[in-house]
Amino acid sequence: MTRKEPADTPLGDEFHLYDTTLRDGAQREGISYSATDKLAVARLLDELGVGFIEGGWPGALPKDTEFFARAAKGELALKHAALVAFGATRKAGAKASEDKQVRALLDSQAPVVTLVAKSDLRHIERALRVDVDEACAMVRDTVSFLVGEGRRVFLDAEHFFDGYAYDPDTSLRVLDAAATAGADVVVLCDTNGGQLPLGLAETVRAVGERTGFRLGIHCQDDTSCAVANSVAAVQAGATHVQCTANGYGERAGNADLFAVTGNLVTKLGMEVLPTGGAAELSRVSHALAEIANIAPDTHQAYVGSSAFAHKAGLHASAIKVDPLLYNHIDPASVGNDMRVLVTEMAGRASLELKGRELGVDLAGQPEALTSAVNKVKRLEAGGWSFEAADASLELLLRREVDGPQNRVLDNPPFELESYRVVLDHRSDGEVVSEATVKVHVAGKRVIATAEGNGPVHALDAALRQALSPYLSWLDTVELADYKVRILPGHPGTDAVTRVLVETTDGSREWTTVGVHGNIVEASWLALCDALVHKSLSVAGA
Ligand SMILES: CC(=O)SCCNC(=O)CCNC(=O)[C@H](O)C(C)(C)COP(=O)(O)OP(=O)(O)OC[C@H]1O[C@@H](n2cnc3c(N)ncnc32)[C@H](O)[C@@H]1OP(=O)(O)O
Ligand SMILES: CC(=O)C(=O)O
Repeated sequence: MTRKEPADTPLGDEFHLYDTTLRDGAQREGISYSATDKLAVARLLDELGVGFIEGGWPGALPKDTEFFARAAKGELALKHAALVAFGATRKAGAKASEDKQVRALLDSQAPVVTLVAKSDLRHIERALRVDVDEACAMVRDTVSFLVGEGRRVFLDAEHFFDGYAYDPDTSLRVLDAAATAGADVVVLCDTNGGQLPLGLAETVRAVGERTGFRLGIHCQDDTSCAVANSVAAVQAGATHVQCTANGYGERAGNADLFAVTGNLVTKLGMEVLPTGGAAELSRVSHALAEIANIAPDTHQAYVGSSAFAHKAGLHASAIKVDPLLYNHIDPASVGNDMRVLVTEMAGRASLELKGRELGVDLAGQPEALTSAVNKVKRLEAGGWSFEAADASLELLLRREVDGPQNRVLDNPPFELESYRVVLDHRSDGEVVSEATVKVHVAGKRVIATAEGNGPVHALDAALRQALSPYLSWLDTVELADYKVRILPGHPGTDAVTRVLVETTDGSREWTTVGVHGNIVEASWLALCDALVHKSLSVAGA
C-alpha cells in the first residue's frame, strides 16, 4: 500500500479540501445511503476535484465495509481524490494490532485513515473512563501502527475547542501523541458546534503557534457558524478543512462544502479545486441532493437557484448597468445563473431585464414599460404572482409591446363564447364533473362536452375535444403540474384562488397563472394562457 497524495489542484498537498459527506453527512437524520449511493457520491466529489473523500467507518457499519470492498475491487476509480477510512483508536487496554476495529481500517485498503480521538479531559475520564496517559497511548499506538502499515493518518481531535478551554494541557497532549507518532494532520473538531468565529480563530492561531503541527478544522453547525468558523480557521492557519455536501451532518449539520469552497476560491483566492472545478459547484451540489433524496435548498449560498435571484426593483436598475453591482461574484464562476424576478417589487429596470431573458425587447419603449409595470403591480396586489409564471408574464409583456402587431395575440387560436361546469353527486356516491365549452376556432362555432374526475379536468377535456381537430399540436401538450393556493382575502372580502399550471410539450415546460375568486375560473385563465403561449411559439410570433 503506497501513500496517496491528494488532488492535482494548484495547491496540491499544501491545502486539503476534505469531504466527509459519506460519514458525517450520513449522520444527518433522514439520510440513508446504500453502498451504491455512496459510490455515486464519491464519483461526483472526485469529478469536482476534492482532495480527500471520507467513505465511512469500515468494520462498524456493514454498508461502509461493502463500500470500501467494492471500491477496492475497482468500482471506484478515483482520478483526483484519495479515499479515506474513518474509525476510532484502539480500545483501552488493548493492542492496536489486535483491535478488530483498527484491523478493519487496514482491511478497507483505503490509503488514508482518519482516527477519531477524544481530546477533552471530561470525555476521557467520563466517557472513555481512562486516564490521560492511556488516552494518549491509545492515540500513539494506533497512529504508529497504521503509519507502519503504510497508511497516511489524520487525527480528528474530538471536542477539541471545548476541551482546550477546559484543560488545554490535556488537549495538547492528545495532539502531541498523534503528531509525534506520525499523524500528518491534527484536526481540531468543534464537535458540539458551539463555537463562534473570532474565538475559534484565536484558538487555532494559538495552537498553531504553540505546537507547530499541521492543523485541520472540522466544524459542526449548531451555531449556524460552521462555514464562517471553517473559513476563519483557514485564515488563522488551518490547511486542511473538512466539510460535507450541502452541509449535511449530525444534528444541525456540518460546514457546507459548496459555501466553504466558494469562499476559499472566490474570496481568498485559494485554488483548492483543479482548474474548472469551481464552475461545477452548483451542478454537483444539486446532483448530491438528489442522491441524498433531499430537495435542494434554493436559498443555499453560491449554489442555490435563488442565490443570484433579484426581486427588488432597485437592484434590477443597477444590474441593468452592470450585473456585478448587485452580485458579490459572477454567478457563472460557481456554475450558477442570475435571475430577475418580476413581482410587485419590480420597477421598469426589472421588467426590461426580465423581458430580455424572455426574448421581449422593451428597451427604448418607455411607455410600454411603464404600463407593464403598473399592470404587474396592480395584478400582484390582487393576488397574481408572476414570480413562478414566466409564460403568463411573457404574454403580458408581449401584449404591451407588440399589441395589435402580434398575429397570435391579435388573432388568438380560439375564443371562448361560454363554458359551464356541473357537479353530479350520484346516488351511488360517485361524484362526476361535466363541462361544456362553446368556442370559436378556425372560423367555426364548436360546442363540446366532456366528463372528468373534477371540474378542471372536465373543462380541460371539453376544451381539448373542441380544439383538437383544428390545432394539430394540441395532442403533444399536456398538464405537467397543477398547484392551487387559496389566498386570504382582505377583511370583508372573499378569499382569492391562485392557480399555477405547468404545461409541457415533451421538449419544454412553461408555467402560467390564473387568479379569481372562483377556482374553476382561475384554472381556466391559467389553461388559456398555457395554450396561447404554445401557439405563440408554434407561430414563432
Ligand atoms: C463525533 C463523531 O461523530 S465520531 C463518529 C461517530 N459515528 C458513529 O458512532 C457511527 C458508527 N458507530 C457504531 O457503529 C458504533 O457506535 C460502534 C461500532 C463504533 C461502537 O459500537 P459499540 O461497541 O456497541 O459501542 P457503543 O457505541 O455503545 O460505545 C462506544 C464505545 O467506544 C468507546 N469509544 C468512544 N470513543 C472512542 C474513541 N475515540 N476511541 C476509542 N474508543 C472510543 C466508548 O468508550 C465505548 O466503549 P465501551 O463499549 O467499552 O464502553
Ligand atoms: C469527528 C467529528 O465528526 C466531530 O468531532 O464532530
